[in-house]
Order: sequence, then C-alpha cells, then structure tokens
Amino acid sequence: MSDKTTTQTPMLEIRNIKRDYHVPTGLFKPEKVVHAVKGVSFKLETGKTLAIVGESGCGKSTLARILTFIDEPTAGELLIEGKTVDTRPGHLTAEMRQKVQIVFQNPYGSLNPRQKIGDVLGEPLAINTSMTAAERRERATEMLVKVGLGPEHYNRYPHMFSGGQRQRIAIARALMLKPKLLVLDEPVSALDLSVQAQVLNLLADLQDEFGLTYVFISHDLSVVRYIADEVMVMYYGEAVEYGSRDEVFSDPKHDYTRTLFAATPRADVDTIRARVAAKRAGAPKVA
Ligand SMILES: Nc1ncnc2c1ncn2[C@@H]1O[C@H](COP(=O)(O)OP(=O)(O)OP(=O)(O)O)[C@@H](O)[C@H]1O
Repeated sequence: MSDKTTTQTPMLEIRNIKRDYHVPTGLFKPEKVVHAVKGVSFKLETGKTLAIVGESGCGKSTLARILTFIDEPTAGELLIEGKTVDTRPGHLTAEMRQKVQIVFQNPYGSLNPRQKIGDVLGEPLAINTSMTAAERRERATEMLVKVGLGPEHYNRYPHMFSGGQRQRIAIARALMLKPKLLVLDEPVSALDLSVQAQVLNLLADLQDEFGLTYVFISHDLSVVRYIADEVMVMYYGEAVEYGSRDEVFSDPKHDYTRTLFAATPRADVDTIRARVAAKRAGAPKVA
C-alpha cells in the first residue's frame, strides 16, 4: 500500500477471493478443476491505481471479471466502499453495478459496427437512467471532449476511427455512468507505443479530474511502472508479490517477479516513460 497509516475506507477490498472452474474431460470421466484464482486479497484506496501483472493464464482476467461482477467468485468477499457486494446472480444492485466499469483490450469487438458513436455512449444512460434523449446527447458530447475527441465524432461509426480513438471511445463509454472504479484489462496492449503513451496520459488526466480508482491489468512492466501506485504480481492464481510500485520494482521478493523483471528490457521502460513525458509537455490530444 502506498500509505499504510491511513484509516480511510478503501474504494475496493477483496478478501481471500477464489475462483475454480470445473472443466469436463470426457464422457464418464471426472471433471478437472482449474483453480484460476487461489485466495487473493488486497485493499485499494480512492484515486489510486493497482496494477495486476503476470503472464498469460495466471488468473488476471478472471480476477478482472470478478471485480466487475461479470463472473462470481467461488469463495471470498468483495467490498466496495466498505460494503460487501452480493455477487450472486440477481442480487447485485443497480447502484453497485454503476460504480464499477470495465475497459477491455480490444474495444472494436464490443462496438456495434452499425451503431453511431453517440448511440454507443448514450446506451448505458438509456438502460440505467431516466435521462431524456437531449440530456443523453449532452452527456455523450461532453464525454467525447473529455477523452480528446470532439462533438463532430458523435454521428460517426466505429470503423471511421483509429485504434487509439476507439480505445478513447471505450473509455468514454465506461465513464458515462460516472463510475468510481475502472477495471482496465490490458487497455493499451493492442496499440502502438506512441499511441499507448497518449492513452495512458489520458487515463492519468481522467483519474485526476474524476477522482477515479483504477485496477490496471497488464503483462507489460513498462506500462505498469508508469501507471501504478501499487503492484500485485500473480503467478498460477496466487498473488506472489504485493506492495507499492517502488517497493516491488526496487526490491522484488519472489523469484518469479525477479525472472519477470529480468525478461523486460530496461529500454522499454525508459522509452515509454520518455514518450509519456513528451506528450504531457504538450502533444496533440487525439491518438
Ligand atoms: N471459463 C473458464 N473455464 C475454464 N477454465 C478457465 C475459464 N476461464 C479461465 N480459465 C482458466 O483459468 C486460468 C486463468 O485464466 P485467465 O484468463 O484468468 O488468465 P490471464 O492471466 O488473464 O491470461 P490471459 O492474459 O491469457 O487472458 C487459466 O488456466 C484458464 O485456462
């Protein structure tokens, strides 16, 4: 934790979360049980970013799905602002659902090619609020500007945007219901390095402006080093390392973390930090 002395209620807390999957192995054969997440706990304060890092298959995405109520834990407790969330199907409140949103790696897959961007952004409001069409339009236009696009993009279709712009649209949509917590599952992994820097920069600005809390899932240590306040390293479903970014990067405790760090060229870390710094110093807004 970046501030161990605070008594503030965490935005997010998970206690001993587990997720098993029962996988059929064939007719008349016993099921195989995959322990995807094996008892993970952490606390995350408002306005902070926790990066969850690890190789493919370590359980990061399973945890992301649990944190965003897409999947249910097999065991353990999930608390948002100190309140235990009832994650059983049909028990989740609309208020809780609104507080937590997710952004995926590839927004193109989740954007309907025949839906105009204005409608993409207005949809969560149409489903979850009683806002009028005019109010929805106003909020969507405001949000386009917040993410570095413009009102002129309202009537355009997904294929008319670049990868970076589509990720901005996905971020805008995730923010339409004014959530408090964003789970970002590899949000820049599919983008070129320079575009990555712009989107990371945007996420940092939005975090400041809206006081957002982020759980940032990534396999890319250079990105994690830039964005995270705290870092959790997962390995085969377990959190093998957890601490402030500086603690974890300067003094990794677990052999797996040291191996992971050794496999990341230092140049990557420096390149992305330099690019982000350059963008912050006054680069064009649109990726
Ligand atoms: N629905 C499912 N049914 C069965 N097994 C699953 C399911 N989802 C995930 N798993 C298994 O759980 C483990 C963790 O998967 P998960 O996708 O969470 O890992 P990950 O670290 O996010 O990997 P990636 O980055 O490749 O998505 C893997 O062994 C995976 O095969």
